Amino acid sequence: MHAGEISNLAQAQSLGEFLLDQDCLFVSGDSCLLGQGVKHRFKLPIANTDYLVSELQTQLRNHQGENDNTIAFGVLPFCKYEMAQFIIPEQVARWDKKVFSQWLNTQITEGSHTENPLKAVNYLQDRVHFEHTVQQAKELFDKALLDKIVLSKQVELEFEHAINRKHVLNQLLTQSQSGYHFAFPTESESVLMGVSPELLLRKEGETVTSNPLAGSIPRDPCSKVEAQHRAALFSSKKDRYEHAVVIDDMRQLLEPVCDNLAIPAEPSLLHTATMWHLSTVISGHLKDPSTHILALANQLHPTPALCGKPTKPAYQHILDLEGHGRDLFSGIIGWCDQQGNGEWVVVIRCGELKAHVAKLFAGAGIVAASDPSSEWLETEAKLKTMLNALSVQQAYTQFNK
Ligand SMILES: C=C(O[C@H]1C=CC=C(C(=O)O)[C@@H]1O)C(=O)O
Repeated sequence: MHAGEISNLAQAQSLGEFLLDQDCLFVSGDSCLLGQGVKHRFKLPIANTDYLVSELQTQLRNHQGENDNTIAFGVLPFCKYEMAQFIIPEQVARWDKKVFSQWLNTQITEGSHTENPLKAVNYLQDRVHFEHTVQQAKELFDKALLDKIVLSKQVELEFEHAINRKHVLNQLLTQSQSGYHFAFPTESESVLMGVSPELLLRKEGETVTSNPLAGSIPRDPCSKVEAQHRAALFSSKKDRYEHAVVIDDMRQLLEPVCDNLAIPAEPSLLHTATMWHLSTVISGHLKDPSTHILALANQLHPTPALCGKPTKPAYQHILDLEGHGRDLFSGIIGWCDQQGNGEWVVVIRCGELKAHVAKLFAGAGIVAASDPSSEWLETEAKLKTMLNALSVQQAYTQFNK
């Protein structure tokens, strides 16, 4: 399926450098898919899934390489009326993740990541705004108009000097051992970069796998407190409900297209470098193995882990309450090949990095039992993935004092 397997540094070094303004990266488990160079960049509407899939297939056919190993990397926005961005790279290879990290490391020259002070922090939705929207959402639950809604904030960090984006990616790979790291050069000359913990869908031949997360608590450096956090999350009725809403929605969509859909009766716990989540691994055998991954992923997206339940009214209330478009944040990012296989994760724990500005995103699932202040703190904890990678966690806290 892929042009090559890069398993040692000598092989890697013959491939030049990782160029963030044109290369695409998607990491999964111990390996990563790296697309180098842009053979073709295009956009597609996502409102009609059949159209999306058939146009994507046409583009892949039209830009096919020598083998049948052509793949497209892409990112679908949160909003169904906006356009997805795709890149078919000049060259694609599957890399050993460790080798990729070593290769990236060799490209970060000593002294190139000296201090880069934070000049300004600008909230698109500040604490007062966010907590007020949670309160407003609670009134919608009271009127039985919604079961769940995901409310988010965006924050822009302005830096004194240009951000060393390669260094930030390197930090993400070092600081977060698990999760799906990604980097995608957007059409607006920014790089969308992060490490998502949440697999929306993987398709390998006849098998599909998903790992929805919902229900969260921050990690703690003290092992005693950490154990209390885990136990509290696992037994929290509020978080269990938040999680169940997502699982029910996914079951409804996947059951008709799968034989033997396996969904554990209760969630397990999954951790990232900064958070604990309730997690459920779902797997199924496709009734029609030729089903394209995006035919399913675009129907699942946005799940109630990013939007709410029922989906349409939740979506409408998000637009009204947040007051800013999410663009690519809380969309989905991944890749697919000509056979319709691929892997797509949700666009969270990430940032859009421009020369001097990093725009970050964090959201939280809100249900009737939510407390506005705790939900705000949850979004602050979720920002840490990127704040740590940008080395500004402390400076950011100072700004908020
Ligand atoms: C919206 C985010 O997280 C989602 C994914 C996992 C857990 C979530 C939660 O517990 O609220 C959110 O649904 C985010 O990280 O910005």
